[in-house]
Amino acid sequence: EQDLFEGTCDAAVKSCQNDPQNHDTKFLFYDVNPPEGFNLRRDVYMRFAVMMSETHKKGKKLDWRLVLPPWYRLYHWRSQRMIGQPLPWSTFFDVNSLKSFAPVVELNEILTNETSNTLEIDTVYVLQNYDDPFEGGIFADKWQVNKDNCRYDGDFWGHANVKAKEIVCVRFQGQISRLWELISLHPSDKNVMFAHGEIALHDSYGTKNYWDCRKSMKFNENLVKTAEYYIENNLNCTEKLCKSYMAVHWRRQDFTRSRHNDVPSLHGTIDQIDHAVRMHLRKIKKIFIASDAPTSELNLLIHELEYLKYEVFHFTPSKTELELFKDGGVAIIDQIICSHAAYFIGTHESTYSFRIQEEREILGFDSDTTFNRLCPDSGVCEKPSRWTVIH
Ligand SMILES: C[C@@H]1O[C@H](OP(=O)(O)OP(=O)(O)OC[C@H]2O[C@@H](n3cnc4c(=O)[nH]c(N)nc43)[C@H](O)[C@@H]2O)[C@@H](O)[C@H](O)[C@@H]1O
Repeated sequence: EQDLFEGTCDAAVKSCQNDPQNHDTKFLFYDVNPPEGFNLRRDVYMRFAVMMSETHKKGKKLDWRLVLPPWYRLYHWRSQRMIGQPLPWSTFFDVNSLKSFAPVVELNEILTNETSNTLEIDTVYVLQNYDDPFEGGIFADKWQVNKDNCRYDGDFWGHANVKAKEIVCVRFQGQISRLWELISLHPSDKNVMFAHGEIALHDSYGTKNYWDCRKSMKFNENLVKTAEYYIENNLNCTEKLCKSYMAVHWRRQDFTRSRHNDVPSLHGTIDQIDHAVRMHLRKIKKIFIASDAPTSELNLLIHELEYLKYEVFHFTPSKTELELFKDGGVAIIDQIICSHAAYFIGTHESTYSFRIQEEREILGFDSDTTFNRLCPDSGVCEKPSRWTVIH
């Protein structure tokens, strides 16, 4: 395998060859709180990838590789949640592009190298929140081993042949690079894992390195091609920045139940889409809707918008496309289509919308066309925070 890390490693250091078979190589695994969705998991990946890249850049810990945790039975993947197999990252991302930023490997790259096909993790650190994050009125970075009721609540990403030798629970609060302190508790460990990786915070949120990492998260080529084909043939655009359509991410399902104060009703949504077109996009008639709404609710929205003389588009995969791309890939195709639209309106505090906003920043759209949200019918509505790209 090509060593994409040549530039940051001392060539004399043998373990820098990014070779999973090298016996000096150590592996860092992680897992995320089981109910969390795909797009929060992407953010957790970035925390670990930035941590790895920054230590590599400093010429430290060159023998460590970050193992990409397979995607398995995500809560929101309705069509194959129960029957799903663990999926490698290459299903959704361009893994070579990820490797150009940080020393990552797929789990199956390691498993195929194990003769017994069983993998033993030396220590699984189960991260836990502190009961009171603001003890004494301040939020301080800290950690502490916790021996009470310690257990791992995950399933090793659906891989029955992965086992743990030791489980250690740790109350943890603060920046992710402090996980190296935990790793140094057992210096001879070769395979170390962090469960509940989402508890550790970004080292450098919003910095250039953060954005370099974000840019390296290119999607699988087939997903990109499918989205581009759809845009060209349905939305009449072959450019990077399309002028022909507006896109809306209409997050429903659990959001209409648990966040009903932040999201609009069906009629509130229609009014806001119509208002946005009248205000900003007078010549536009095409509207693309990305949504997790049940078909009946989505059809009502489409019907009502068509009544207002809009041409409404929604990506519906064929049976073959769904089998090939899975729910996760279809959701990415929707995101790509939203990323290229002349104007985007997202759903408040949905990480799915956040990832579209980042993509649009990377593509170079004017931020005014990106940081817009659907407001609740009450009209009480702050504009989304602007996380603008740093090149
Ligand atoms: C309240 C929280 O919300 C968080 O969701 P939120 O940030 O929107 O975003 P995600 O973490 O990605 O989870 C939502 C999932 O629902 C599907 N989904 C949502 N919108 C669309 C869409 O427009 N098109 C398609 N095809 N699929 C969509 C998709 O599988 C996506 O990963 C959850 O991660 C947490 O578990 C929790 O439920």
